[in-house]
Amino acid sequence: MHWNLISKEQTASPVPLPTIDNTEPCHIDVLLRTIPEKGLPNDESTFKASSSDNTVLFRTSNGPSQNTTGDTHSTFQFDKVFDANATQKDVQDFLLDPTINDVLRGYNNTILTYGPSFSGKSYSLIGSQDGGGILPNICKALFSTLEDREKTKGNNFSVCVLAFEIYMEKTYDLLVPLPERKPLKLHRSSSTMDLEIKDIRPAHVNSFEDLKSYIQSVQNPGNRMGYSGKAERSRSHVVFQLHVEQRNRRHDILKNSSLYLIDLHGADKFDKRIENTLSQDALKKLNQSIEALKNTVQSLETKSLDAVYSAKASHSSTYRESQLTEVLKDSLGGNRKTKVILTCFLSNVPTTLSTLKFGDSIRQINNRVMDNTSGLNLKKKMDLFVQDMKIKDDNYISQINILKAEVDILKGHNSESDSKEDMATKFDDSKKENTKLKLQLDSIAQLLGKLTNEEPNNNINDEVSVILMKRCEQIAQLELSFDRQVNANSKLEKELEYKKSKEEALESMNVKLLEQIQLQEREIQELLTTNAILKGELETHTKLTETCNERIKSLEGSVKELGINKSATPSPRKGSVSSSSGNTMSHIEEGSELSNSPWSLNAPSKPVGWGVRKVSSSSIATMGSQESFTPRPFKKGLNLHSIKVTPNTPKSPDSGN
Ligand SMILES: Nc1ncnc2c1ncn2[C@@H]1O[C@H](COP(=O)(O)OP(=O)(O)OP(=O)(O)O)[C@@H](O)[C@H]1O
Repeated sequence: MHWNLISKEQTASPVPLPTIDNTEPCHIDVLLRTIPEKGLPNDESTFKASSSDNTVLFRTSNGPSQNTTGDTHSTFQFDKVFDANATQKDVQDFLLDPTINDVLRGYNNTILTYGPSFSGKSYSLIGSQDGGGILPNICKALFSTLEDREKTKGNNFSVCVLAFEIYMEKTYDLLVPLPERKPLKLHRSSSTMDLEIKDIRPAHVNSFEDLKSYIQSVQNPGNRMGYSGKAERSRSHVVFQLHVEQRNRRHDILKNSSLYLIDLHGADKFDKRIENTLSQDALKKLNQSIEALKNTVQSLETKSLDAVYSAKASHSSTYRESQLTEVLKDSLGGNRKTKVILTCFLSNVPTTLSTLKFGDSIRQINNRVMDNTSGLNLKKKMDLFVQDMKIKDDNYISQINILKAEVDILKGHNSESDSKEDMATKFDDSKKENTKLKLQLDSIAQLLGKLTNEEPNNNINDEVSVILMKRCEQIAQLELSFDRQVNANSKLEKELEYKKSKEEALESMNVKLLEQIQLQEREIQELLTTNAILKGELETHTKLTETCNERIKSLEGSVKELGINKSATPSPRKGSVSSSSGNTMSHIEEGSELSNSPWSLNAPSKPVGWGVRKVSSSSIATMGSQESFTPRPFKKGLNLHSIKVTPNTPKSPDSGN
């Protein structure tokens, strides 16, 4: 049996609707939870976690940036930071409600833990059989809300659970008893790209009580492959999935969403010194999944989102490195709202730093999410489609308005660039002044030369040198301002060129957007026309059905009437009534072939006329006996005129009146 991890729409539509991209970007939320460390004072010398501004300050002598004291530091920003004093309740208060609301609105959600071994991943997510982690509490709250909505909003729901673990690059069904567990095959459907796990056994649950035993089988570490003892680190990744389907008949709405809770094993490497019972090959396989996860996150962080999430093309080799990354594909860059809980003990600098860096990278990834809502029937589907198109249209229009405003601003800038001409005139003026001054300087120099030749030590010489000095200063200043103006001019020219190219790009984008809008408007128009045609056809069919029903009723009435008349008739004379039939109704039913009548719901295209309905001669004889029992000429077929007409007897369509 195959199980699709992403639930699909159940009702197939005969008319395929055009596809539109309804996805919206949504970044991965990262939460940090530090573990309380017994006996270790939190001196905050290396890491300082602040739950007020959700940051972790990292101080070291080899850090990437330096402050004035020579100390180096860097800051990691997360969506939420819980310090070591935070309780399970604090973490769950933050996570549970938004996640449940998202699931109920039709969004797929994932909660994932990441951190070194023994840092509290399972404690936070799965909890233990004695106390609650996120898993049991979120399931409980989800069921209570679903039951509440069933009562208040009439939402029918069905929930399905499956749980599996990934151990040494193999996937095992956690809901199958340990001795019977066999590796399962993962593959992606070639058409939808949904992940499928061959032979996994999902279980349908109606209440939280039903779910409890499955939760316990996940919470029990002894129920896992590679479990080596209570004090040992986990060796497998656990994936717990709830698939929720909600149907609202009142509004003809179907919502399919899922919640994945994924508890990874430690992010630190398994090595021979500690895991001395395992072979090198086994250690390699154990380490493969976390390595692959780190690589995937790194490559997704650097790639642009659109390149990553483009339908089939998105199934890049990045995800194929390990079974874990295959399973996480939709949670990293796909249609899931993902929250990552980082856990670490701040006293261990290398593991904490690597965890923080992982958190920083994964936080850069943008998923593309959509609410998985569809209509229960074609009309509702079309309505939802038109609604979506309208929203998209509005978005395009506001985008166009923004672009238009930007173009106007740029145009304003262009008119400002008129000052460029002013600058050019100024530039020419200063050039002219410059030449004038140069001429003056030359004449002064000539005069000075003359004077020097005539009277070398004359006082005039000093005065002239002063004037000359002043002129020189003026020239230098002018040259300086000239250079400045030239620079400013070239800057302005470059700016103008850049703005012009931007304007052109904006204009072409504008044209494209307008084309898209026109196309969508045409599509909406076509859909509305189809809708109207369908409605018209539906009405015609409804009228036809009503007419048929009326005809059938009246026929039944007349048939009954005939029956009553027959029973009221004195016992027929021997020989005049067929001994084989004796029942008028059965003759008419046999002969008249109501199912082929023009009023039948399954009426053939060529209606059968009244005159061709067959009835046995014996029944006619019976009818005759109800009247005056005057012998009538035998006619082949049922002559309803020969039947005593009662108010309920239908009139033949070709009888005219
Ligand atoms: N915040 C906490 N408060 C109290 N105890 C904690 C906390 N976090 C973890 N622990 C305890 O620390 C121990 C290790 O926690 P846990 O098993 O959850 O670690 P883990 O990260 O899941 O380890 P592994 O990688 O091996 O699966 C457990 O005994 C758990 O009860």
